[in-house]
Amino acid sequence: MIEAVGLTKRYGDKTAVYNLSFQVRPGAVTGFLGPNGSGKSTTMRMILGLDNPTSGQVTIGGYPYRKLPNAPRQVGALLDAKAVHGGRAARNHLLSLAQLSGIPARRVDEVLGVVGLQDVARKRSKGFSLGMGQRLGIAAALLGDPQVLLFDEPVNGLDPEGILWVRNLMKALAAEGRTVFVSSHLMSEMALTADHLIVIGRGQLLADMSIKDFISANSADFARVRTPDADPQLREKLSSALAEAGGHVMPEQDGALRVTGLALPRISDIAHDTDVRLWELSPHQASLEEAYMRMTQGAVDYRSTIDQKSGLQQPLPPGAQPPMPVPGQGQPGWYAPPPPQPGGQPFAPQGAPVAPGYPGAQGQPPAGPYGAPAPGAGAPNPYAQPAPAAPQAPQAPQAPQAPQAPQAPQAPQAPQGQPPAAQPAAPAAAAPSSDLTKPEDAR
Ligand SMILES: Nc1ncnc2c1ncn2[C@@H]1O[C@H](COP(=O)(O)OP(=O)(O)OP(=O)(O)O)[C@@H](O)[C@H]1O
Repeated sequence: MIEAVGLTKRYGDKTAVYNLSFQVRPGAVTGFLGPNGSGKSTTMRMILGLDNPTSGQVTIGGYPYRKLPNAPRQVGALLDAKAVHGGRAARNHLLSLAQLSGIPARRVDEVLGVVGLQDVARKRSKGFSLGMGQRLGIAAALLGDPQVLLFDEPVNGLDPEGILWVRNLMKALAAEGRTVFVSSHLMSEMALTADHLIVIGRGQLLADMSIKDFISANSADFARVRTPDADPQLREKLSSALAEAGGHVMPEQDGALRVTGLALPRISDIAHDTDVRLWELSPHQASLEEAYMRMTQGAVDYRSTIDQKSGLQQPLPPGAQPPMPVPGQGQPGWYAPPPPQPGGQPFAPQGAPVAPGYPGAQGQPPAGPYGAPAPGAGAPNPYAQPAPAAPQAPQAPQAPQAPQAPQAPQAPQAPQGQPPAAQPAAPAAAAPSSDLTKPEDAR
């Protein structure tokens, strides 16, 4: 198990991680999520003893990494797949890591096979594609058959087959009782891979819960309602009636309506009473991506100037059509509706009644910035720092904001004693379902 207690890291006056406490348990894949610059890599580096915490501590199996007996055989990590000697053949790179940790050479060939690089094992890694480099990094992490594995963006650059392979690998490792901690920005992938989530924003813990609970806590279930395509007036009529009945109505890209605040039978009755035929009435749960976007809106540091969705969605003028999906990016920005208020109904209406036909999030009270108060709330917050250089899009009035507080006095920076490598000196390794080799001298 990995356990962080009050983990804080400052680089000069920059606080990268603040008062982070969490546990990563064996037997599950734990996803580590957060916007760019939120402190994920810094946290992983501290777990692996590559950075010293300014305060607090993080242990693996009760020991700080550097005091862990035979650490490379207990912990394997992929932090930066590019941190290899490009002039070395893939096999030689792994062999050198194996020799440092007393891992047998045959294990190198095993892991090369596990990651599918056996045919290029004798090629220099500087000629590797992004995905091949990633596979080599995963091989290095698996080398020592460790019980604890950390992967920072493991699917970066992998093709769909590679992504599926990584997903199955993570699950298999966890099913063997290992501790698997994995960061990724690919929400759809995380939703399929992880059992549990730890979410941070601006270095602070935002959530530590199962994926299911995370989605429920940060979004509401909704009904999808579709009226006959050829008659937009029916859609407008139904929208008005639903809004009058207390529903919250948002148009979807394809002309359907997304409705919260009303149970499905009630929607059906209203449609019947208003003489509107329905082509679809179906229950839906928000995706992990939608719930994540809602939760982290206030903790995003870097945002495009052309991102119109700094809040949940800019309301469109009456009659205007929502933007078309962007090829290759799917439908832009349909962030989840907010979760029901405590004690409310599953489809509890949020905020003021909605204008007929359109909507939006406009006028809704902000759900708590992150659904739940961050640990240490009330303590001085070191994040009252100048805004990043990246220009900000105009914020929607209701966009949740990260909790801010006056800047805490900065402690003097702790002396650093960091090893230069981006990966632990001798990453350990493991095969997913194997009966792994016992230590012997590498040849
Ligand atoms: N060595 C360092 N010196 C100064 N600042 C640093 C250093 N390492 C990280 N930071 C800062 O700490 C913050 C957290 O960075 P970190 O790389 O941990 O974020 P991240 O969540 O991994 O981001 P991403 O998703 O973009 O990889 C950032 O503001 C970053 O600029």
